[in-house]
Amino acid sequence: MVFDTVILSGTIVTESDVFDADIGIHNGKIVTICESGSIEVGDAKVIDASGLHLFPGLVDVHVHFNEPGRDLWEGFETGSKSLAAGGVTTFFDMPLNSNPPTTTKERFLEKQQLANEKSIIDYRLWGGLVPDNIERLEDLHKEGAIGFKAFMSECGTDDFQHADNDTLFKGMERIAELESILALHAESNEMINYLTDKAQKEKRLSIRDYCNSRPVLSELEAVERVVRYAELTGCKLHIVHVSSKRVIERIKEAKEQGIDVTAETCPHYLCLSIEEFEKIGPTAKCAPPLRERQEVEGLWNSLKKGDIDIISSDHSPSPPDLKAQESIFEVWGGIAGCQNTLHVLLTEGYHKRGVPLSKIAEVTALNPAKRFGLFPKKGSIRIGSDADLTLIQLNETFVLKAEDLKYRHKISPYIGKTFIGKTKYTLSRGQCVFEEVDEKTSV
Ligand SMILES: NC(=O)NC(NC(N)=O)C(=O)[O-]
Ligand SMILES: [Zn+2]
Ligand SMILES: [Zn+2]
Repeated sequence: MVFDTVILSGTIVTESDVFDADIGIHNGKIVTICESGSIEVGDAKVIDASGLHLFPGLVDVHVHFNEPGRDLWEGFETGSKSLAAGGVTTFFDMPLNSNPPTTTKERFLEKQQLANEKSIIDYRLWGGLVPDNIERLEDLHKEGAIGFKAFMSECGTDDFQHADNDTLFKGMERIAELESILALHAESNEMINYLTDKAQKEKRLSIRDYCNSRPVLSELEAVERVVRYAELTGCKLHIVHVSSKRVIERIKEAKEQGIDVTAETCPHYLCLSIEEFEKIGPTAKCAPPLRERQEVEGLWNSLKKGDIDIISSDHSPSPPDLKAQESIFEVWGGIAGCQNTLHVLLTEGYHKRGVPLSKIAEVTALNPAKRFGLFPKKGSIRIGSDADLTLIQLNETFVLKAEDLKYRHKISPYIGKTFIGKTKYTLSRGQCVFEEVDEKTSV
């Protein structure tokens, strides 16, 4: 067999197994997986993976790259390079924060063209569900939207309206007809608006006050409502950035009742608590907010039990000035973290809490690929799949420095954090999209 690239003597991580093997790649696909030392190298490019673990390229279903319109916040080029540096080979870009948002076919096509020109890895685009575009959903679906995204609460910009109950219900009916899926930012607008106003009027403006203004109960109430709508409409749901085990358990209950719903959480909810938020400051502001330490541990328990389907980054950066507002309530809500998803999971999950490597591959690659119809092309290391791979030195420690980040703005709550598990190479359809520069040899 002829190969373009061979990866020798690595340890392969799949959703079900960890084993040593050689891999042969041809035309961007994995064409051979065989016993280490048995592959015919021929003229192929060789990557020596001895001592390295090969994970399936991550599928990050939740990033905001903000192009067009707010490309000074991020952009497809810097965003996709950051992902490649973190082992992500496919991303789904959210319809909001780009301006205009992706709520019509024309805007979808415009964004697609930009992503095509600039992204160094594979991607798909979400369409938006907003109060005035139910008639547009079919066009977006036909153009290839991976699904639709709606906010149940205000999203922090004026150009993407949150979905009131009427929009949500009618939108879900339509999305069910299209056999697509709705991703939801599930927080109760009424609860958080009330609590936010009250805190601000009473001049309770600390980081903890901000967190208390968006309680777990507001997530629970929103999820409760929307799973009922799903029961009635038959719409498939994906609940994004769940911050608490209580919410995960409510979603699990809905699954047991036959509702087609999946739960996503993000590395920051598994790594940072309110105490860290207080130390780090506005960089760590997000919505729903970071929670108490016991909630962090609760999510790890949910993950170990198999109750969390997907881990994605919710990378939502902003320029520094929007993170430097006087009141925490005014600061941009969104964490820049997409370069470090796997690093967080390996450090906090595998090394500190004994989470199996296969579980990490499952929630970062297999499950997202399956949920959104990309499997078996994406999501797993197997013969016939795209050669989307990331090679990791599992025991190498590094401290994240601002200059390591490939984001437009070198801002992240993880700067200064010690990670165990370092990315050496990332391949997207067989092409090297990231290779670690050896600090000792570079000048
Ligand atoms: N406008 C945003 O990007 N918001 C995002 N912000 C967060 N999560 O703090 C989100 O996904 O909700
Ligand atoms: Zn959100
Ligand atoms: Zn988001």
